Amino acid sequence: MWPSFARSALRKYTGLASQTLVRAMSSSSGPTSPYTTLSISRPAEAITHVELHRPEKRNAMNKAFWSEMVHCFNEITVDPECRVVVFSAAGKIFTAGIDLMDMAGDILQPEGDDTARISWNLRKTVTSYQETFSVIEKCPKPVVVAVHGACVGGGIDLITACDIRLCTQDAWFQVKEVDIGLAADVGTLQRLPKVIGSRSLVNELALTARKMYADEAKSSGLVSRVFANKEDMMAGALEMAGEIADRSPVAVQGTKINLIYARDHSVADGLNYVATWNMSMLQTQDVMKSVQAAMEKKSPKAVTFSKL
Ligand SMILES: CC/C=C\C=C\CC(=O)SCCNC(=O)CCNC(=O)[C@H](O)C(C)(C)COP(=O)(O)OP(=O)(O)OC[C@H]1O[C@@H](n2cnc3c(N)ncnc32)[C@H](O)[C@@H]1OP(=O)(O)O
Repeated sequence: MWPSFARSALRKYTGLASQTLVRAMSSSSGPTSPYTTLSISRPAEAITHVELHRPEKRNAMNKAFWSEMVHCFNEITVDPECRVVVFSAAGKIFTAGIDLMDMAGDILQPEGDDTARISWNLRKTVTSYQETFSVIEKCPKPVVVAVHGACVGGGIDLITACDIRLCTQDAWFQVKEVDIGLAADVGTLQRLPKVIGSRSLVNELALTARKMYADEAKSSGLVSRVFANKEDMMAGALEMAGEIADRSPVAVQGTKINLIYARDHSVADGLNYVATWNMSMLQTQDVMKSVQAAMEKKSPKAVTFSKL
């Protein structure tokens, strides 16, 4: 049975019977065409659910995955019906990271006639894999990621590109790359230090590949909430996504873009950027609508915002 807050959230956002949505949010039967590793659904208005879907291989990231993610998030970026994304995984765990069988050729036997060409091709491979997770950050719609079980290697690259991280009590996280002889190169070493306050802890995790469990993930700031089980977590993720989806998409998307800009620049540069941003965006009708609703003590849900 779903907790009462989840049932009320589900009713609130869709008006449908909660059981219908429970089914929509739980693991789907398989990947959604044209994808072979991702299942895409719309559990509630304005919310897109992206689910990793290779459970029999523990959602290991094969060649198809690396390109499907880029296609998927580019679609979401331009989809006016989507205001927020919930990202989760089917099966026993979140992900086992890179597919060690499928990817070995690209990495261990790169093509090229000489050292320069081999190196150049390898560089292109790494930068294209980087894009697989950078598209999450470039997408202006906030992404709430919900992790259960193991989140290994490439999984850390993925979740650190997301905006809000949730996990279950049984979740564990592992920056595994040193164990397979490489320096992580698709985002973890760049983003994890911006997520976790302690540089020492980041260094420890990345240099030793030790597992970090849910409680430490919460206390270190890697995740903002821990749930007893996956069902509760998905309900919590959907409720949070609904809160975001209720608000002005101009405000929400501008907030994501400016938070990421501020993370990567000085305070002065960030202030300059947001001033230029808002010299246009403050002119949106959404400000007047939102202020009026607030004055009338109505919830943002009561306001109809134009699509963006
Ligand atoms: C340019 C480079 C870009 C990115 C680089 C990223 C680096 C990394 O991601 S490093 C991390 C690599 N991953 C691993 O080392 C994890 C390996 N897997 C495991 O340790 C375990 O599978 C587990 C995650 C702890 C889960 O254990 P369990 O639930 O007991 O499942 P298994 O029985 O081990 O596996 C079931 C099934 O899945 C296959 N599989 C699991 N992990 C991978 C993987 N990483 N690659 C390919 N296949 C994987 C496993 O072989 C089993 O398949 P069967 O066909 O059933 O034998």
